[in-house]
Amino acid sequence: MRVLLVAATEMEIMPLIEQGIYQHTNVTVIITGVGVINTAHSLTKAIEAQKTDIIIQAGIGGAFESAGIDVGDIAVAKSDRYIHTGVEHHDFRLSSNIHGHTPRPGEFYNSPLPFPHTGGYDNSPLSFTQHVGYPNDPLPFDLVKDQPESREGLFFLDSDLTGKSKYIIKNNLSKKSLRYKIISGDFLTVSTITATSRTKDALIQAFLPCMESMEGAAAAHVASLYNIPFIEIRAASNLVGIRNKSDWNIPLAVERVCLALNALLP
Ligand SMILES: O=C(O)c1cccc(C(=O)CC[C@H]2O[C@@H](n3cnc4c(=O)[nH]cnc43)[C@H](O)[C@@H]2O)c1
Repeated sequence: MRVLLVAATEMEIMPLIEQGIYQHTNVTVIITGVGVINTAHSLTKAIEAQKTDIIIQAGIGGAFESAGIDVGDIAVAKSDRYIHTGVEHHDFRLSSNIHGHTPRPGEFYNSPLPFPHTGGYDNSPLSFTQHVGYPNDPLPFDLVKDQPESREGLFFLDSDLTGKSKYIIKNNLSKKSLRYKIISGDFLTVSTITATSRTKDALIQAFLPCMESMEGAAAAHVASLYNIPFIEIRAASNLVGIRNKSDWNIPLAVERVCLALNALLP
């Protein structure tokens, strides 16, 4: 079986590189660079150049604490999604408490203005709702033919593969005395790293995610276009939210994701 192992940076799989992963005959390693375009470009080139039976994307990511995971924990993706795909809602709407509008998940409500609103709708003292963009309405066309979920930038990963991968990693790592958690869940792909509580909360409300990265949905998208089985595994280097670098632990996340890969690779 020919495995394409994909990581955004060498740093993220350095322990495997030092072990000689590049010499492994069944595994081709691609370092794509950070972000969706770099990932799509490198992955497409590699798939066009050689027979690929399975793609494994691995790396570090930001964990959503609300999913019950912490720095150093491992997550296997059930799905990955470009958060910005779709059709935007109107910027401002009248708030529900006045007009009975039921908020959609992800709609963000500003506090009422501290003064009566005059002009505009009906001259009453109003508060406004502001939508921060999640979730959008679906696009009116598929990004991947016959995959209606791709209209929302969403890619489902093979549940059998995800389940088996989690099981193998968990079994293998149980032999080591590590304090860590492994879960499977829904991943998000961003181009702007989330760095405020407001955006984090809106993402949680809209998508109930467990992990955020800058590449996952792009790899899932390309794998889906080529109909190649795809697994995504990340270990958390940080919690999503206010960016405090002293709380990050990239070395721990790299060590953990490489332990997971060692368990999985043939
Ligand atoms: O700010 C720095 O100095 C710095 C140093 C090393 C790495 C970074 C990153 O931001 C890593 C981006 C890289 O890792 C993934 N990643 C990790 N955490 C997150 C996150 O909270 N949100 C999105 N992506 C994250 C991502 O896939 C990139 O490949 C910064």
